[in-house]
Amino acid sequence: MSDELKKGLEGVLVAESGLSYIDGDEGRLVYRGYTIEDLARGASYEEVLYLLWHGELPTETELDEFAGDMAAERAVDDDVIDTVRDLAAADEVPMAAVRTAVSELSAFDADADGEEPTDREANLAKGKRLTAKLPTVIAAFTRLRDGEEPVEPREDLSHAGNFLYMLNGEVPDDVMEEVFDQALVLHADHGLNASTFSAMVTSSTLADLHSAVTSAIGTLSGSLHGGANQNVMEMLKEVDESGKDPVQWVEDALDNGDRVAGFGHRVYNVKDPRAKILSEQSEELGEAAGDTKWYEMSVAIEEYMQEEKGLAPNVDFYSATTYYQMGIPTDIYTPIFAMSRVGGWIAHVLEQYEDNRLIRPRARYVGPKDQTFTLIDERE
Ligand SMILES: CC(=O)SCCNC(=O)CCNC(=O)[C@H](O)C(C)(C)COP(=O)(O)OP(=O)(O)OC[C@H]1O[C@@H](n2cnc3c(N)ncnc32)[C@H](O)[C@@H]1OP(=O)(O)O
Ligand SMILES: O=C([O-])CC(=O)C(=O)O
Repeated sequence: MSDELKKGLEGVLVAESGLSYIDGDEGRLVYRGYTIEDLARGASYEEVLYLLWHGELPTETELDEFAGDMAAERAVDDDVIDTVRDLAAADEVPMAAVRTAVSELSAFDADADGEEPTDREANLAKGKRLTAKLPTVIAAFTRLRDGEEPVEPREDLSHAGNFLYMLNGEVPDDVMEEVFDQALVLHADHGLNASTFSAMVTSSTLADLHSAVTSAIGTLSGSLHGGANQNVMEMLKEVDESGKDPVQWVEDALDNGDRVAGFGHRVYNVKDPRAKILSEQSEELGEAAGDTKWYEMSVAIEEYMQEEKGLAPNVDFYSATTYYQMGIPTDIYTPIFAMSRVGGWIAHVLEQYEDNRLIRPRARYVGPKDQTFTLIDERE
């Protein structure tokens, strides 16, 4: 047994996975052998899900069946919508509302009571339902807390297109649908990131898929992980409102000891390849709207952070302005991350069940070992 301490499990190998490969020095990301650039350009989110869960790209017939099955599962039981309604009325934060609703979804899942939590076929069925229903929950919550009724899902739209439709009540144009679909592809998987690892730890106890996904949602919500995309946009809005030069604003924040959301990464030492693609999207959306203010502000901050701190943007930095320019409310950026990453969580849980071993590391004990116990009425 090694006594070497690896805080934050940095660099520690704990599993073998065939899902995603990351080269942090080259800025390279690959899902099952395909580069993120090729997938973002050529594959839909549904295709990427199929790839992650089944190990190979689908044929057209396989994709039609897979995407059709998922689209048929978009509706959410009225009881869950009632919960979402109550959470919206109580002004619950979106990630907490999503976590609660996803946990409740298991009560209405035909396969959730199975005796065998590791059953691959049952988990694929549950996975499709969870992935199909998550956007419905997020869109319903967003509309309800804004005083509007939920919009029923449509089966004839893509996963990305249907979400934007349920959010806005209008079928999105092709550009918006494509940009959003690409964002879903980019966020779908990323090795043993904290939320994925959380899902793996939960499933390693032979807990069920809904429990694993619920754990992962909680883990994604933090500001060091998925929560950063919302913080990026809030920071940019603050910079804008301050009237200060963005570089000066960031310099002041760093002098204050603050972290700049959207920069740094545990694995990448260079610019995240997804940030490159999203920065192009952000720029193009700005140009199309005739206002590149957000993009320019982001570039100025990126250049400063790189030069002064040697820190490059991660996936959250440019997704923020991409979503903002699509008119998506800032506080649902992290739920949208969950809506994509759920595909990766499920894929890793399937892998974990295939070759399970309970995940249970150790801590070095640094407390006392020989205390003398006294009864409560004798304690001072
Ligand atoms: C989808 C995702 O989860 S991507 C990450 C999203 N999170 C964020 O964007 C939040 C901001 N970023 C961070 O806090 C970090 O970069 C993390 C948590 C992502 C990675 O952190 P770690 O691998 O643990 O690196 P660590 O925290 O040790 O940072 C190394 C050094 O860089 C500094 N640093 C890292 N990120 C930042 C940042 N965003 N702003 C300012 N300084 C930073 C740290 O202060 C530290 O400096 P020090 O050695 O002088 O103390
Ligand atoms: O991999 C990580 O540590 C963070 C993450 O989820 C991502 O970058 O997509």
